[in-house]
Amino acid sequence: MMRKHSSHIEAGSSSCCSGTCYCSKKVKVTICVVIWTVIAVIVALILAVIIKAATLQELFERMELGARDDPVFMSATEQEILERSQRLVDAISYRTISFSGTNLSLEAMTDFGTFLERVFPNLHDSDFVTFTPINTYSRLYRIEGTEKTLNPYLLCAHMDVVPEGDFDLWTHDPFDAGIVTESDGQDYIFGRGAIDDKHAVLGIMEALEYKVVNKEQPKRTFYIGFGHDEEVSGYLGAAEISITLEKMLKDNGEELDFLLDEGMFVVADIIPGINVPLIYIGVAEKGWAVVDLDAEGDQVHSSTPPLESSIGILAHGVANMEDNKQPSMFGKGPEIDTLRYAAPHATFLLKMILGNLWLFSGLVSSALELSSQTDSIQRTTTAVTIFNAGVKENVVPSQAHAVVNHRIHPSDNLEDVLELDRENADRVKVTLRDSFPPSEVSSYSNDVIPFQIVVNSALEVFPDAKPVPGLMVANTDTFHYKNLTDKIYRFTPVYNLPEDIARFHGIDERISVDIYSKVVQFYYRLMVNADFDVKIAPTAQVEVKPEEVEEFLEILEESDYESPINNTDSNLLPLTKVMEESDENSANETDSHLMILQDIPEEPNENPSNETDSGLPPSQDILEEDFDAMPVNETYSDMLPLESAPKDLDLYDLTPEEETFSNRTID
Ligand SMILES: CCCCCCCC/C=C\CCCCCCCC(=O)N[C@@H](CCCCN)C(=O)O
Repeated sequence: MMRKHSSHIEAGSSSCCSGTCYCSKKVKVTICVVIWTVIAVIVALILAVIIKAATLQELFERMELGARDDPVFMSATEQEILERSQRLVDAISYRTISFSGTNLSLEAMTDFGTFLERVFPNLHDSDFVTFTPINTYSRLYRIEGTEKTLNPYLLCAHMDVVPEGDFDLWTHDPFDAGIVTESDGQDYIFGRGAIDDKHAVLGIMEALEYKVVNKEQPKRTFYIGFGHDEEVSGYLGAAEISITLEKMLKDNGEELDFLLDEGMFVVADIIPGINVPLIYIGVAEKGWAVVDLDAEGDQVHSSTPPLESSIGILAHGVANMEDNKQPSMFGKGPEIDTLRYAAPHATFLLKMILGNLWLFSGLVSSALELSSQTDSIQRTTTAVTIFNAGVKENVVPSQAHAVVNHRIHPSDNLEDVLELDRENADRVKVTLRDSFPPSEVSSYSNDVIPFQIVVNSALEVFPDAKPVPGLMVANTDTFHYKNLTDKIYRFTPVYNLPEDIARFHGIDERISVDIYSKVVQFYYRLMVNADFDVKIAPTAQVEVKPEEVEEFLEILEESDYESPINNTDSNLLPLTKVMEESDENSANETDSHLMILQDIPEEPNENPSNETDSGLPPSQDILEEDFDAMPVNETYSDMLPLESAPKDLDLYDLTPEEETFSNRTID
């Protein structure tokens, strides 16, 4: 009876209860309503998905940082491009290999330093460039800007390289290949370090040398840090540079605005359906863990092998680790924005998927898993890098040892990673040897000027590519600089297809002459774009003559005011420092103004200054805006930041003399 009844319902429901049916009218209506509701929901979903895909907006909005449509580049005749390429070839010939933390190629590193000084003589001789050797081999440069109120930034790269690996697999000598024309007709600079990371070292030096030769002293002070042991964690290089730099910044009353290091790159054809190259900026970096795996068994004659040898136990554990990967964190880190930023440039089908991640995130996560490269952005990775056991072919060894290297996703944590390791390798001793956590995510919203500076510079050399923020899946020296700024970006404009990514630490590392030329221009444009600053409304600034500065300083000295120069918490350029510098510069004064603080509104109407990353709109916008809306503690402004000035300087509680002084308008 039941079977008969249900078959009638099925028959009826196929035409929505039309025709003969044993169920009551009420049931029929209910079934109809349910079916039509389901259909309506599905149609609405499909429509929503299509509409979302059709109306996807670019998430990156480019801010004008000056001559956007007509950027001025370094001159680059064929001869100049060739000479620059040849200098990179020469740089690669120095075997500055880091084998381990205790086995660095220090003699080669010394020679490499001498080489840099020889081929870039002007910058090393410049009045506005100061070079400080760090721990003998690493290098820190300070490039003095003409304007003191802009906070400096740091460009990083590293001079060491990993060993070439299997020499015989290289098509050309990894340290002596020169420029090679490949079958695609392009000229390539071959060798270890070509994209990791001597292209960046040389690119930065070329751009700076050019600026020095052409007397283009930057407005904004910046630093350059070249580490000599990045490939083995940077504890002798970047860590020491960071300590010295922190002191220099403090002595100069500066705060580091942002830093740019090696990292991600321009990548094409990595996601089927996205047919534009992506300028992939690393806004966060994975953590790192090294885990020792040890298995034990009986040491016996190989003619009577044990049921399970130490090698077998370890092999099972390792195989389990590879089979049961660490879980996907898709949607919990910057990878989601990589895809959201890329989505408007996808085919329509992919737009429907990427534009509706609320519905398709499981599908996307599974698709990312299909390639180890894309998979690396969504989970903690597990790489078995060392496996050792046995000494003789007829002795079953008692010990087997392996090493696993994890790169930890920002939303994962070490305890969970190790717990899964122990589950996977349950009969193996799992010991954590070394680790550091994932980085914070640096801000990349459209109003963050440092992010705009990096992206604009990249767009100027790769105008057809589209910027996306994302996760740096490997590690850099930036770990050592994390206390100096929260705006850390990891990128060099090397153009990579998926097959090229394997050249990092792999075989046949190379960079084309054409792309290397773009690398050089990128750093040059970055130095120009970083000089972008917001001009403040003329009514907000008053010039002060040196003698009046003296007078003001005397008044301050007589009062119980304490200099903020030694106040490490203040991100102000100390007022006294500005004054001293103004004094020094007054002879050839062009732009140096002192600001009278009470001319700046005490209570701005809308003060976005609590958002630490809020950047100012471009200068022309500021000039047009009601000045009341100016943020007060904005470091891009020419004005003296006010963040703690009223509190520290008591300027809102002036003595009569101070009042007289500060009310004067001096022309
Ligand atoms: C949707 C876009 C997906 C993009 C996927 C990109 C996959 C990228 C794959 C490889 C990236 C190679 C990055 C090369 C970085 C070179 C720096 C480096 O090797 N650093 C060392 C530092 C070692 C420090 C030890 N603590 C490293 O990470 O091993």
